[in-house]
Amino acid sequence: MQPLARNAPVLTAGSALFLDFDGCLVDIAPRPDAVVIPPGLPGRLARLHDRLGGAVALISGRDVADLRAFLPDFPGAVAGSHGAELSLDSQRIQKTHGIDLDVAELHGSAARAVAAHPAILVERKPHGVALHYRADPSLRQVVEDVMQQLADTHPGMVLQPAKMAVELRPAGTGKDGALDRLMAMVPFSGRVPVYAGDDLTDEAAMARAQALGGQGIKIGEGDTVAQMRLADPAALARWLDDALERLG
Ligand SMILES: O=P(O)(O)OC[C@H]1O[C@H](O[C@H]2O[C@H](CO)[C@@H](O)[C@H](O)[C@H]2O)[C@H](O)[C@@H](O)[C@@H]1O
Repeated sequence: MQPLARNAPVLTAGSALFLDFDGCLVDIAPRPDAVVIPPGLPGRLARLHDRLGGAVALISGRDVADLRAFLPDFPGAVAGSHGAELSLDSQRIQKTHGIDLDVAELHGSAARAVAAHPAILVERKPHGVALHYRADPSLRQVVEDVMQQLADTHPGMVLQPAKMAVELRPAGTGKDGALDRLMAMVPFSGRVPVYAGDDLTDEAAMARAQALGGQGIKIGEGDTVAQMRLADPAALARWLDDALERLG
């Protein structure tokens, strides 16, 4: 594919749009269950889905069920758990990796390892686990040490740093892989990918979108490979609304 012409609109009727969730569509909150869905978000996503022929997907570190619970009317595809699961509609969730994981054992081990630190939040995911230290940032080292031990004792699982959290996800998964998987499918294939995200976990997917002739959009501060930056989720919402006006 050809690279974008200078100053060409980034989002066109031929785009495929990939959106991260936390820190991108919603502001970061003290706890994962405390995020607030902006009132205009469900309608904005529905209009984008309509104007882009269905080529709008969420790609998140959260698990699919969690995302679909926050956005029950979202009509598009959802890649969750850092690409370890994929849901093309609200009925089914596919596993995309071959790691043999006893997830209940992993959750139990993680919870026991941090039981002495109630400020650490254990997020149980169907394909991994996250330990959050946002409630007490001084516990970062404890979380990093515990997660390293869990990575060492759970073959096939790899560390995934996140904002005030450390996660374990199946090796070989990732948001770039989720983007590739979706770009190979109708209605995404043949379109130009645009990926917006805020975190380190999004960088590989932004790089992939750009390598395919599309665009990465970094939300917020920090080093990035993205060729475009927007300040925060509110700025992304305005940018998407402007794009919708142009798309008609
Ligand atoms: O890929 P994303 O959609 O950006 O998800 C990344 C992780 O987001 C969540 O944790 C982060 O957001 C929380 C709510 O704002 C915040 O409290 C936490 O400190 C952040 O790390 C989510 O809980 C994780 O499962 C996602 O992987």
